[in-house]
Amino acid sequence: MSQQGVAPRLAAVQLMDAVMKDGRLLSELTGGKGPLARLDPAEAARAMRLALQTLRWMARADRLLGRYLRKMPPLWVMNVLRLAVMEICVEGEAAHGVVNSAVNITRKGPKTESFSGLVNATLRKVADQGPALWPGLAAPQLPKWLRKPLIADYGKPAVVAVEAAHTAGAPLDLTPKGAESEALARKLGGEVLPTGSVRLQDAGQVTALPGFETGDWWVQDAAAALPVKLLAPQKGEAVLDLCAAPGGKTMQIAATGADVTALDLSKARMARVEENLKRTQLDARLEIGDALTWDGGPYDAILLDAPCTATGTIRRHPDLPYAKDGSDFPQLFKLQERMIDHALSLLKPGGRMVFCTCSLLFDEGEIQVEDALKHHPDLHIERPALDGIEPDWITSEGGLRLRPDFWAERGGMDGFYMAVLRKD
Ligand SMILES: C[S@@+](CC[C@H](N)C(=O)[O-])C[C@H]1O[C@@H](n2cnc3c(N)ncnc32)[C@H](O)[C@@H]1O
Repeated sequence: MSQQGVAPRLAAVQLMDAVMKDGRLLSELTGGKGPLARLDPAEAARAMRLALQTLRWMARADRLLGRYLRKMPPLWVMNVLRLAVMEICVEGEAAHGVVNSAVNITRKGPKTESFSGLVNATLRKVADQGPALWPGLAAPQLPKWLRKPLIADYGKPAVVAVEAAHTAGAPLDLTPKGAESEALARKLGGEVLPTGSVRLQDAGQVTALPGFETGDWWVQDAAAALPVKLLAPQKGEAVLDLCAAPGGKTMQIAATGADVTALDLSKARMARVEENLKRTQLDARLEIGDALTWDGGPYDAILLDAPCTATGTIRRHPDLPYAKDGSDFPQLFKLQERMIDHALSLLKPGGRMVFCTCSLLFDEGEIQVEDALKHHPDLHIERPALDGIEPDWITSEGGLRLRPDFWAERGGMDGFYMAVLRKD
């Protein structure tokens, strides 16, 4: 086995270790001194892809390994085995190279050299029996701490469908700067979705796609493109985009000709909004500040894309259920409630606000909006009316609930909740 094959696999195991041991998200481990730092760009991309795929299939890999392991080895060894199972059973890699590489990486782990015999013996069994057993093993499931509240919200069959969507991964969705979805789809060999986003199934490197440099489009999941469509900003209106970074929705608002103020707490993330606006040649007033104390306005329309658990994005970020344990979620729910209350005070009478989160939890969607309606008698909800949405995506209180298993045959969508709130 050449060192070339080992380096990305070693980095993939290091990435998984950082997620599971240190609670780091893969998105935080892409540059600087992380496991990818010493790899060339192609190797780094391979390491990240291997880590993502292994995390997607981890629950099923553990089922298979459970047949051969009498007790759980250290995390490093377990991650070496999981990666090898994924490569053999999902990607159909030749077992010989995978097993040699796994033994090699076991020797490089923290005090795990003595496990190299176990890894070798286990993976020989996986190579012999794994591919035949694999399809019959139980499907990957979310960890219990997240599965339980989701089952309470949606019921078990829906959660099983969501889990299947998580394993399938996600295609690439683009939002065109103008209204030219059809032309963009033709140019890039994509499909126009019913809600107007352009979907590419095998996109390759995003920055190499035609129109990236010239800012003709930006990457934005089909579900994430809907809150601004619901807000429907008009040319010249004063619009506040609270929690704006990295700016996908700011660009959508700016493209309508509205007078946008984009606010975010994070200076570093705001730099990305600035870059994005520059690339797409769009304008917005950028403010670094706290959505809880901002006192500008009043505004005709406000978008509140609140910080949330991001549990709607697990098909793109399968590390999330393993990096988190839900203990910090209640404080996010509280923050969202306070943000809604403050944002409403910045709205003109008759103005509208779209509240949205990329979360699957009712606590960050339906329940927040029901509570806001209770606490603010001068507020009412407007039922969403948008091209391409299905009637049963509309919830009883009048919001829009999107799930990763919707449009499954087209490649799904991120989980999202959004609602239009109008001040009387
Ligand atoms: C869901 S993301 C926003 C995504 C963005 N709207 C987009 O479409 O690209 C949430 C954002 O909230 C910001 N944030 C968190 N707490 C905040 C606060 N107290 N005030 C303003 N922004 C905050 C985070 O920095 C993060 O960029």
